[in-house]
Amino acid sequence: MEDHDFKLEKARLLSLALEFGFDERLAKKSLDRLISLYGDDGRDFLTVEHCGDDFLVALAETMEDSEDWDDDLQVVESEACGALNNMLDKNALPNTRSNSNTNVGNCINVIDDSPKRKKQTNLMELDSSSDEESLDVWISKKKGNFSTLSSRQDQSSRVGCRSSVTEGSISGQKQFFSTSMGGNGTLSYDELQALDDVELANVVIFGNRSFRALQRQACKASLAKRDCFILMPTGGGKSLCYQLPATLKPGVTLVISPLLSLIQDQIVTLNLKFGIPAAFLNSQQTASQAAAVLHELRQLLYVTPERVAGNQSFLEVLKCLHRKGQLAGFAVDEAHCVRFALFLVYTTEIWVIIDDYRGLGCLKQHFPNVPVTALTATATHSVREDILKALRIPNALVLKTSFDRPNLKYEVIGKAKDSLKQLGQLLQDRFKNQCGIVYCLSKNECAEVSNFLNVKCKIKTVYYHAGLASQQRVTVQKKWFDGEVQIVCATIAFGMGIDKPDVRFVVHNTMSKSIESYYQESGRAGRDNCSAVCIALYQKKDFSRVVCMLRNGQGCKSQSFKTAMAQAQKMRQYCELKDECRRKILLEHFGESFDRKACKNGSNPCDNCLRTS
Ligand SMILES: Nc1ncnc2c1ncn2[C@@H]1O[C@H](COP(=O)(O)OP(=O)(O)OP(=O)(O)O)[C@@H](O)[C@H]1O
Ligand SMILES: [Mg+2]
Repeated sequence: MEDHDFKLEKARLLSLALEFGFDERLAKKSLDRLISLYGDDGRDFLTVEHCGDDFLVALAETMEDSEDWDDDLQVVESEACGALNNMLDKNALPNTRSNSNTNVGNCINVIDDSPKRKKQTNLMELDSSSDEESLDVWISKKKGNFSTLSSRQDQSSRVGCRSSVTEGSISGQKQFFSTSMGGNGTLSYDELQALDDVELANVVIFGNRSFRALQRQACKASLAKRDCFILMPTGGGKSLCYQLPATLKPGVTLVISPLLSLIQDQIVTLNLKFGIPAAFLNSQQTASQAAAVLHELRQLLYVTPERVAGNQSFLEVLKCLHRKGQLAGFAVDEAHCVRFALFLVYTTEIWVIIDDYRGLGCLKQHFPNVPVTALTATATHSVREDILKALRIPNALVLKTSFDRPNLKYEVIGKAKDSLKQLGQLLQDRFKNQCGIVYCLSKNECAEVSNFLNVKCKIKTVYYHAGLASQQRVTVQKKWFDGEVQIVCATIAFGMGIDKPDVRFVVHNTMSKSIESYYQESGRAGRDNCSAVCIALYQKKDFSRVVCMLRNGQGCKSQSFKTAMAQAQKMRQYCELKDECRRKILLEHFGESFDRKACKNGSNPCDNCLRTS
């Protein structure tokens, strides 16, 4: 290599380092060290393929590991397991109503609609004072086939929620609908009568006034026993697509979900909010706990994938259910896990889960006639192909909505010198008394940002990361959910399965590590479909922090580090967009073509569209 080229190449590498936000002095030092490693004149280093990557990795290594990335899902997972087991002990006590010949290892009796139970659940008995029709009777007259609704209401009264349902009078019904629709209005008797089974269940059981895009089609397809592949954005309402049919079909729907923390959230919502009997099984449960779960008929049974893939005894249980006509369907939630991890899942444990997801093809193999519903918020074409293949549902009906969240306004703000003060000002000026999340990259950053906002800006916040004691984490979540504190400064450990509808803003104090992560994290805003703002605060320097943390998480030589770097670079490009529409870039990342006019002319244009319109 000529002197001239050598100098040029060195300059290129240095500018690469600067572009990635590394300190210039450190970069020079690190480059000199690397060059000196390669023989007398060091020129060999510069001719090595991908020497730029190696240089960045080496540079990242020279920086101090002062930051502690909140990657520890295992803590959160084991606690979710404990909480679920607790619920199980309280709620799934041996079922005295079922036959006593239940035997998990052999065959189980899951039929739980004995006349005795029905009699117990008749809501008429609860309201002898009313001479008007009870909701139950009214519905059964209308449809003659709504026993599942009765059992839901039985469950409802059993867990002590929605007592208004038990009033059993027309006025009681109205009160119930009004409550369940969250104040969105009531439906008249005539309107209710015009609904079909699926619509009625949506209103009565789930308290929704109407369906969102494609939910109705998904429910109908599932009831018609079709395999389905459902692609909807985060917060789009995927759960309903398998939960609603599960309440209308005889038997149990098996739901495979990758993480206990997600399962926990679902079980709590189903049992306590909707009164739908749901339980879970995972590999950490003892045989007697599992037996207790299987003993009690549930409409929805959640399992982690390792429970299914390659687990012969569980397959036998499923076969037994199937023989009895009690296996209603399979739902594979977060189906993209077939392909890769979305939730920063680099720990060995989670990779195992992903392997297990790949093994879920056994379901279709053993039960070709039982419908499979796969659901994901990751929409690229190749992920879709992988999922259909791995689950062996090549002819599944694909239902895909746009991944656009028109109610979200995307913005990037360059960080000022005093970025914490800038953040405080932003929150005070634009989000006073509003509920939101400030995402931070590390545990330290969380605490630091929260303390600064509390002390210096007099903005009440709490912080949350996986390093907190479990009780503390529960307290923080509760305070935030109850509105006692409106802002939580959190790492990505906060948010999994979070379904708070009125989050008005998500601010990233440091850039996300990929577009996928950003879409997920920012997508926690505006789940009520009302306007919300997603702001990324950005400075070049933050990119080098992300690189360092990726290197810590994955080992710098691995292929996955290089992939992660490429993903982080895409995120950086998003942050550095000058004029292009941010919404368009996000959607195109998921393989969706998007006309930026829709952003410009929409009610929540991104910052670039707002500026250039
Ligand atoms: N038809 C509807 N009408 C009103 N609210 C709905 C409707 N369908 C779903 N929701 C609500 O939307 C929120 C998000 O739903 P859900 O959790 O199913 O989203 P998701 O698509 O599974 O999102 P994620 O990808 O984050 O898991 C929930 O609060 C749910 O109750
Ligand atoms: Mg979901």
